[in-house]
Amino acid sequence: MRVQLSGVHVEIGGVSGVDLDVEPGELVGLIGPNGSGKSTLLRTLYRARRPDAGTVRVDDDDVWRALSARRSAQRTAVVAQHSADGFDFTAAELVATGRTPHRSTPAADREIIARALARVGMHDRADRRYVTLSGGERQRVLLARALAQQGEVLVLDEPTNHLDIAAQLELLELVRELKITTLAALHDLNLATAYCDRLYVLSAGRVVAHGPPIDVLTPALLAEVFGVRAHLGVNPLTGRPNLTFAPRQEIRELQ
Ligand SMILES: Nc1ncnc2c1ncn2[C@@H]1O[C@H](COP(=O)(O)OP(=O)(O)OP(=O)(O)O)[C@@H](O)[C@H]1O
Repeated sequence: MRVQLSGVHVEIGGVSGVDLDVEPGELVGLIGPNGSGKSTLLRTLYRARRPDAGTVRVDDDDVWRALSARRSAQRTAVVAQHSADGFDFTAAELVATGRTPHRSTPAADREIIARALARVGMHDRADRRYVTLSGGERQRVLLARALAQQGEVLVLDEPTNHLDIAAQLELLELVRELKITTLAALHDLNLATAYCDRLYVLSAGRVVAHGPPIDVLTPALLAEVFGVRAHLGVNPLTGRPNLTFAPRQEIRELQ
């Protein structure tokens, strides 16, 4: 399914005139400083925040004008920040909430929930209370809930938060393998470069650059948007582009 945002404006959230596309099967990263509007923009796509102007389309249907909340949830699953805090569910019960938009048999649901938990390596903790899980385990359960929702569009808001480095790489590998149309807000620019097909850069609610990571994440853009000095090199382990950073006031000229 294709995602198309055009002229999206959200007053509270500061998002202004955003045009953004995600082609079917693409993994697109949304990057930008804290408070630049990433979560707000994602919320318009998973039908949690109605834009004040502009349109949000999934597979050519206007999410806010043509789809009910249920139809939208059948198409678009989300892993949002802190979205399950405060619920006293087991891991399996939480994943089961991903089945809410669907009408299937309890046996079919159980099978889908078990598969989703297995996919994220949490099948052995299905009966653990969510609140007793570590931050990384919680994040995996939230991804399992999104998988159980069986949407064709996936929205991820900082999915690697709380994950150790191995788990961060595993999660993004898994997301890539899913080949679902995905829009993900990411803070780690090297992970974004390594895993995303394309990036959109938000600054103060506006898109200031978009395209393949290597074309977008130039030292000049990083200085302008994040106020850091960046060096674009090569990861010696993978041969991929790799960014290293220094605060602007700590610049040391290398000989
Ligand atoms: N409900 C709200 N009421 C008031 N201000 C809000 C509300 N929601 C968002 N904002 C403001 O809108 C701006 C954008 O917030 P948003 O959470 O979208 O940014 P973000 O890029 O996701 O940030 P971060 O990287 O810190 O998660 C921020 O200044 C935030 O304080």
